[in-house]
Amino acid sequence: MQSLHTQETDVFLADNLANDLEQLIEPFKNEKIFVLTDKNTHRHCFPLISRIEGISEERCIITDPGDEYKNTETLISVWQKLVEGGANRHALLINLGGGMPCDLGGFAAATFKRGIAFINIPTTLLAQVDASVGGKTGINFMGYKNEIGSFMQAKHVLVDTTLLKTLDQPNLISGFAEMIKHAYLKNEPLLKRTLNFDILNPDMQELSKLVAESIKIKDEVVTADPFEKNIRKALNLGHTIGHAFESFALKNNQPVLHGYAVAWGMVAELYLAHIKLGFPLKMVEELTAYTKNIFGSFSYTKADFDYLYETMTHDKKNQAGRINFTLLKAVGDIAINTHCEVHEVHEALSFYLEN
Ligand SMILES: NC(=O)c1ccc[n+]([C@@H]2O[C@H](COP(=O)([O-])OP(=O)(O)OC[C@H]3O[C@@H](n4cnc5c(N)ncnc54)[C@H](O)[C@@H]3O)[C@@H](O)[C@H]2O)c1
Ligand SMILES: O=C(O)C(=O)C[C@@H](O)[C@H](O)[C@H](O)COP(=O)(O)O
Ligand SMILES: [Zn+2]
Repeated sequence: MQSLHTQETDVFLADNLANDLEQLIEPFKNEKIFVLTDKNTHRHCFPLISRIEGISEERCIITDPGDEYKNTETLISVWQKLVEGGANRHALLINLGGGMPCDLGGFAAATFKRGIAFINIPTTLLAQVDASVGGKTGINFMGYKNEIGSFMQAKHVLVDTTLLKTLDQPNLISGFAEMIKHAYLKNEPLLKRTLNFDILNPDMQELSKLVAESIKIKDEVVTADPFEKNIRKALNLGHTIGHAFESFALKNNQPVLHGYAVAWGMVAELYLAHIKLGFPLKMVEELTAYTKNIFGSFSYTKADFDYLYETMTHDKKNQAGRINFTLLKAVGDIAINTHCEVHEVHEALSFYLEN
């Protein structure tokens, strides 16, 4: 397996998932090992690791799939299974799934007996390039995204892009949104390559290369600022408005995939970047057309602006009663902590609606 190891994260690209995992769990051979999956990843992915010594069906913790279940009830059920299974402080939790099991399992591990080790094996594109890396763990609460959580680094992250074979197209596209976000943070050549990549008919070899580059971008930022005091806020591009869209959709019992919300949020936020910082309008229009084509459109009306804005007042980047955005002056030229007034946010929401 190839290591992308840096100071903060310990990410490996798998050559052979079962063999590589066997090596990584060697130090836990005398401890109890639990595997957290959702129902889909239990069916599609667990069989690939089920025969490894120390891993057993009886120590599987299986949740319902989807972000609606990244909540307190599911979290309690994970803690319960750990207690019932006799987990002690030296137990290991393997999160085998997308961002939902990685976030939830990471938080369960961070809090169980004040912290047990966990390994992430991300099974969605989104989790491979983003959610499994960097130590943000948590759950949604009272309608707000990741309202409860902690920073706790996985012991290791083991990425195997062959796991994506069973992933459906909407979830593949969803993960691609975070790769587009990373490309906007990096530079124009990568952005061009990413937007030109045919995610609807993906060449998996080429995608694997882009995945490795995308992980490195996230890893560099996290290593520079693991606790999001500063530059890590860059990784939140598209999320202030994107999370508000996600919460709004969840409230209306019509949940949307996280990456879709981020893509729509990036359109509105890059428009904000245009009016605040002179980000080129032509590039905002390009992303608008691209997003409409790949992700479709998010629907709301002017009557929803107050709800959306109120949700943004819960964003974790806010300080001193001000909503702070991560915006761009140009591709790769990042402006964190950019305060925007309510009328500017409304203008961005209107731009999205009208385009
Ligand atoms: N911690 C972070 O840094 C971070 C970063 C980005 C996103 N997130 C969070 O991640 C979550 C979204 O993650 P996600 O998009 O991976 O969602 P997810 O984990 O809900 O997975 C999406 C769907 O794909 C299914 N699935 C997963 N792997 C599969 C496979 N290999 N084959 C077939 N089906 C499979 C799942 O069962 C689920 O139905 C959100 O909660 C978001 O807030 C966290
Ligand atoms: O790792 C980070 O930092 C990110 O912001 C990555 C985001 O893609 C991710 O959605 C994260 O969960 C958002 O966190 P939050 O702090 O805005 O809830
Ligand atoms: Zn995200």
